[in-house]
Amino acid sequence: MTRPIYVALDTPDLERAKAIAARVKNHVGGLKLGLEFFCANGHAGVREMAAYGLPIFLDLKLHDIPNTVAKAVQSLSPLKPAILTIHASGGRAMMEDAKAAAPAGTKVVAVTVLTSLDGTDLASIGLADDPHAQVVRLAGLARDAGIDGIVCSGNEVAAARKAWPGGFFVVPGVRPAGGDIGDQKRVMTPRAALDAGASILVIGRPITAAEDSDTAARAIEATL
Ligand SMILES: O=C(O)c1cc(=O)[nH]c(=O)n1[C@@H]1O[C@H](COP(=O)(O)O)[C@@H](O)[C@H]1O
Repeated sequence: MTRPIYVALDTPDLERAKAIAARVKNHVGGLKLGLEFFCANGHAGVREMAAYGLPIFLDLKLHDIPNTVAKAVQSLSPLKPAILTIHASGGRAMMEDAKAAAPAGTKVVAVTVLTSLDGTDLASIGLADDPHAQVVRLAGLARDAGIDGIVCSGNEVAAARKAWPGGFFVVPGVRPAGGDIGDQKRVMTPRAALDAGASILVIGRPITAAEDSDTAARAIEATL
């Protein structure tokens, strides 16, 4: 079976990212490289991580006018990431143009409501809907834009999948039972998130901040 865990290698330190990848590579389905890694290591760093032979999830959460996002996606195309993130709140035209610019084989997925936000945070930026309603709204927009899927928390994935049965659903904000939630606000256990309909799980600190990342990844895998 395809392993559902993508480990988030959130570090600017290429050697540290490589060390963790080497430890966990037999227990994860892919490597997620985000802004922290990419700003420090760029294309060359991504190529080094691709050498582990696992799919690369390039999580740059692009969010700008359609032309700028499409050109940025073109600039990333030589890396042929398996998955690339944009922000759904950039709007339908931005999502359409990002997909059109992406290489064949790259899944373009849109972040809906960050898992670090709750209803109070949405109200503070002028969004009256709660996270659940906002995720379902943006899932419909992403589906209509013709991209591949969305990023949402485990709390919304069942409703989003109902609205978009063929979508690809990325779920971060994943914590083993009793795990430290840190800056996340909408969290779920790995097992519950898969049961709710997640296609893949993004897990960072529960693995990367553990004393032994290999043991932590195995323990999480055993719950699935
Ligand atoms: O797009 C993402 O991956 C993402 C979206 C979101 O809403 N929340 C979220 O936490 N993420 C990413 O998922 C990872 C979560 O890391 P941990 O909280 O350490 O498990 C980080 O790399 C975040 O950038």
